[in-house]
Amino acid sequence: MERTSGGRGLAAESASVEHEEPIDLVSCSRDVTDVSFGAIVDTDDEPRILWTAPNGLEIAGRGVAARFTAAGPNRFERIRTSADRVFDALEHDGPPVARPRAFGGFSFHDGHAPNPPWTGFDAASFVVPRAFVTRDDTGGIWVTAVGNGPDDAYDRLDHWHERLTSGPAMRASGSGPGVTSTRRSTSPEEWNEQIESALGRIEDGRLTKVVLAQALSIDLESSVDVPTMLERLRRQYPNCYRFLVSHETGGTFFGAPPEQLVSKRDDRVETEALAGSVARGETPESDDELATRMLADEKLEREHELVVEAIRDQLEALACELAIGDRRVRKLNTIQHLRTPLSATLAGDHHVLELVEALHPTPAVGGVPPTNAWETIRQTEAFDRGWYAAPIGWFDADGNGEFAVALRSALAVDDTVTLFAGNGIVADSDPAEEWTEVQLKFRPILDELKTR
Ligand SMILES: C=C(O[C@@H]1C=C(C(=O)O)C=C[C@H]1O)C(=O)O
Repeated sequence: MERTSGGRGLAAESASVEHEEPIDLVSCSRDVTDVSFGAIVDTDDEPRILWTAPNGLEIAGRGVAARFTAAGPNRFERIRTSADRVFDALEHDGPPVARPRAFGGFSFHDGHAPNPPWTGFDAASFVVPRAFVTRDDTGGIWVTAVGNGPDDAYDRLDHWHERLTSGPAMRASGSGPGVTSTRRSTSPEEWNEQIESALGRIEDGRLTKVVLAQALSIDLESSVDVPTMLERLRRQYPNCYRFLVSHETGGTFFGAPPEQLVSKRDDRVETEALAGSVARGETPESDDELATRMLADEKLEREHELVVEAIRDQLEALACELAIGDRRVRKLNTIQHLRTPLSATLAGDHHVLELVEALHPTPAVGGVPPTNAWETIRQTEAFDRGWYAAPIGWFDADGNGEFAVALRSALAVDDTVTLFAGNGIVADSDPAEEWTEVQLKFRPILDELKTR
């Protein structure tokens, strides 16, 4: 597998695992009828995580029972090794759905270092929260606490059970904090130059596709309440993932991505190619017309098929059976995409992080060939991708898990939120059209930041 992304060697190879002694953790769960998901993530004095998948699994947690961090190209494997040690010694008293999982993500580039604005965001970082709430796809809800030994675990469970069931349920209320000023990483003129330069590389054969992105920094009238905003995004983007990751130091990374990187349960793997975009139409007729045109567009088909082929090639190496579904249109509130589902049965025993490593970055966010695309991205973009467009999600003791691609995402630090969005560039791409599509991808979060 080719692994020579951004600035290899810039960040020292390292891995660390942190937990309070003794290492043997115990977790216990209690079912509840109603609970405030917001109450567990309503203050930022401790690390917080929030994860909602379109299939219904929803988890919000805080605190650190164990933390795994790693840097460098081998960070996927290092995280797995550190986590295995902790999970092997963990005992869970409760239903499997409420079991402890490790939540977190990876940087886009291998050479990432946690410099501002990405302070606190290592090249790979996962936490097993001290306390969390789980809602499954049938609506069952559990509170789980993780302690150092059974007494500590049950004390923590009593505390959180009491605290979470006595508060009001979270409402998707209010409006955005209001925008005072905005700054772009890339002006329209700079964007045109970047795209022309990428098209030059495509013409001379160094590249077939590259995804170039921009950042948009927004100063707010007041700080943003991210959990409440994610609750509002649930209404606007019900079929998207929603996530939040924050550390003690640094900002809060959050988003509502439409794209699954991979889900793995035992030997079953699901993923998708999501690439190729057009706007939504003003009327149902113009909307359908745009979708029909997108399905028939040869440039978009090429751009999309590169993603399908790359995913297929990576999965084939690990699977005994692979199915590629039909290409369809995926409609979101502000944009529509081409989507092809892929599923596979694994040939052997593989951890979900092996799949994440194999797939990231797909050409939906990187390019073809991967090394030249990585290099082009690093040489071209005027901002640090950090965790944007990288794997975000969870894994468990059995190596099962689910990851989204951290798109339609933003990093909140104090009263500033930086949004990220990009688009695939292939031969014949038009800089002005690409600019317009990128602006549509800022909209999910941008719309929520404005007061209405
Ligand atoms: C890069 C982004 O989106 C990706 C690129 C797409 C495209 O080039 O058409 C479409 C969906 C995503 O895979 C983004 O949202 O920032």
